[in-house]
Amino acid sequence: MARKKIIAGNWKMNKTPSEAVALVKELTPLVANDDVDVVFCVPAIDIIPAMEAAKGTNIQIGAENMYFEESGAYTGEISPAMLTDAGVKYVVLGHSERREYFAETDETVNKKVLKAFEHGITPIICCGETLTQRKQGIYIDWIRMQIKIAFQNVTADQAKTAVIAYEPIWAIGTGETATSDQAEEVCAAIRNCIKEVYDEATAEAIRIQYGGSVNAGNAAELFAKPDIDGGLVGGASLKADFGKIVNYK
Ligand SMILES: O=C(CO)COP(=O)(O)O
Repeated sequence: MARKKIIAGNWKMNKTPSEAVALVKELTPLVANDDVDVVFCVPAIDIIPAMEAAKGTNIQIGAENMYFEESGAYTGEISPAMLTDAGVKYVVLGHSERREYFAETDETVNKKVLKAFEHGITPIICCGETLTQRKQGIYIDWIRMQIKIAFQNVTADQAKTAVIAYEPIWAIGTGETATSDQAEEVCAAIRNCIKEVYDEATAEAIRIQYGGSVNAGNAAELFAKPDIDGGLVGGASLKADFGKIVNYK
């Protein structure tokens, strides 16, 4: 079964609301490609203006994070209903920067994943190892653990619609990309883990992205791999290069 590629930008903490509108407008003609799902995951305050600017285009606007409670005394957090009311369909969960700087754990990621599904939002679930873990040869075990915890109590039907982003921490923002073989090895292992937890049909349906210094020069080789269904792109999603990544063929 052919899986539709999903290429998402993760803007991180970049672009004010007015800059976000300008960037969406600049990139709109460049990212036109109906063969690929194109998602811009933007800072919370940019979601509504970016959504407005993306109206009538193939660009979908996603969020970079979400809290796992419905509402209440959680100062500074964004609820799932706030996202759905704004029209958001995708949310990045468990990015390594959130794990490192904002104390997210596999358990809180799992709570967020369950909550996103409850609200009909597709989670883009991030996993990935440090350079030390890679050198120790435990990276596959580590990622299998991250995946197994993130998917606790997620049904097979839900899992089929999920997106997983494999982002080796040593390749994020460093300009050092995993080779396409390194990326494929882990993406295939993730698919295998999903097969063990669920079944073959779920493993075949789920989409797995690679992220970590994806650019216009390496996208085609990465996305040609059988288990890599697109990318989660940081730095290069903020410039015209993103158009070349989306139109990698
Ligand atoms: O963290 C990333 C996407 O979520 C990757 O960032 P870079 O593409 O800037 O390495």
